[in-house]
Amino acid sequence: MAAFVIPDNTRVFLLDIEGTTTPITFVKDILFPYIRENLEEYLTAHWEEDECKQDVHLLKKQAEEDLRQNRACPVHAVAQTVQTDEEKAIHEVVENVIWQMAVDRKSTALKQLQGHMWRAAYMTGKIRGQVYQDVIPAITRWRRHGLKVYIYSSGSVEAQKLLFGFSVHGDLLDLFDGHFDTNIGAKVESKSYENIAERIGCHPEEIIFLTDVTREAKAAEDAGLNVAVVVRPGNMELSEEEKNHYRIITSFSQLELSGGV
Ligand SMILES: CSCCC(=O)C(=O)COP(=O)(O)O
Ligand SMILES: [Mg+2]
Repeated sequence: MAAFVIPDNTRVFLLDIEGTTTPITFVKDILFPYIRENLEEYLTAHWEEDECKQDVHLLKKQAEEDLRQNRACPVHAVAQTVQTDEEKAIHEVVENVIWQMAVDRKSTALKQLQGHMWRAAYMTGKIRGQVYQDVIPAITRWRRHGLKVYIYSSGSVEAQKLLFGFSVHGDLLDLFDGHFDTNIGAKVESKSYENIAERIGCHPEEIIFLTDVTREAKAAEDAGLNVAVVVRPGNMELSEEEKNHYRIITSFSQLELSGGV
């Protein structure tokens, strides 16, 4: 495995989750099916609670935006929730969420609801977060050398903290200096990475971003970050052009700090 020496001026690692720290199969085969299987029951049980009301409100706002943008989806359904009886309203939210998940939307509204739903599953031990075996030793080494480590995922900050806080390796939250989600901006937009650099208090070129998605890598690169694209089993195939353009790693252990560390 070829080593890649990260630039000398690097102060921060910014890490994607799905396909980077964590197998895509964990998200697709465990986390997402949990939502589909428990959605109606969850909404019925929590419908009158403030947190659930806020989640539904956010979904409704997203649906209205989708309508304005002419995105094909059952959005009119959520927009009617206030006037309809509870059962119908719940059914409409279910339809909207299932549609968003079918097209793998990364909307903040969807991700917020998912994070709230996973809470019980993690806390009861029904689900435990999966992390590739090379991740913990690498982050431990980086931190020992004074580098900061942040997460940037489309999953809500709450969902991120559940995944790492209730992982198969125990509570890993101490590995991270902070978390970002789509509240800072979409991962495919450059501005989001500028916002993150500003929030952390460093220059974009002092950050190295690790992700499996080349659209995210491009957005980060356009903002001035250094990037490495992570290839893991089951990740999307890269084109020859992408393979030539990006630094590719298959394990965090390939990332060396300058001075051969
Ligand atoms: C961390 S929550 C579960 C993953 C998820 O919902 C998601 O959308 C992952 O996106 P990522 O940006 O980490 O690829
Ligand atoms: Mg990813």
